[in-house]
Amino acid sequence: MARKIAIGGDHAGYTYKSFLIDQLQRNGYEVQDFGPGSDASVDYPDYVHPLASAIDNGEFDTAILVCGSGNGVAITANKHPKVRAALCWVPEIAKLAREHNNANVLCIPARFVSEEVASEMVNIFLNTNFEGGRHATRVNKIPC
Ligand SMILES: O=C(CO)[C@H](O)[C@H](O)[C@H](O)COP(=O)(O)O
Repeated sequence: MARKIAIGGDHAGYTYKSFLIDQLQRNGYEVQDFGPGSDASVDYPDYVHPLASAIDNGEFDTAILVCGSGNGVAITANKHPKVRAALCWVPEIAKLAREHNNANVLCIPARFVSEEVASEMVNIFLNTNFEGGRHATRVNKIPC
């Protein structure tokens, strides 16, 4: 069965979201696009909350969010209890977000990274396991 993944963002991330959907589907993922459907200006919370709620209710275990700086989607997504959204701008940070933080949402700053870096970060994020151990102790203390 194909691995499911959710993707969303805002107008500033629309172009990157589009090519990342193609990349994910070519790699055998079943992708649900939470929008937006164009690069017309929108408010990112309107698209992030439905995606993050789908993680909260167990519909998805992994997601990608793309906006201009990555901050808006990350701040919004992390309001949800089951979300651990990581803002990543270089591949090593995407790797550590999985290894050390067990991040389940990759937030990409489309206006600050190349398409190549975004593509590499997605591949690394989806193919890196959480290390557990001391990191699990810390991650388990995150919920307030
Ligand atoms: O929340 C953000 C800034 O940290 C996102 O990057 C948005 O994409 C950005 O604010 C959109 O800016 P715009 O001038 O309305 O295109």
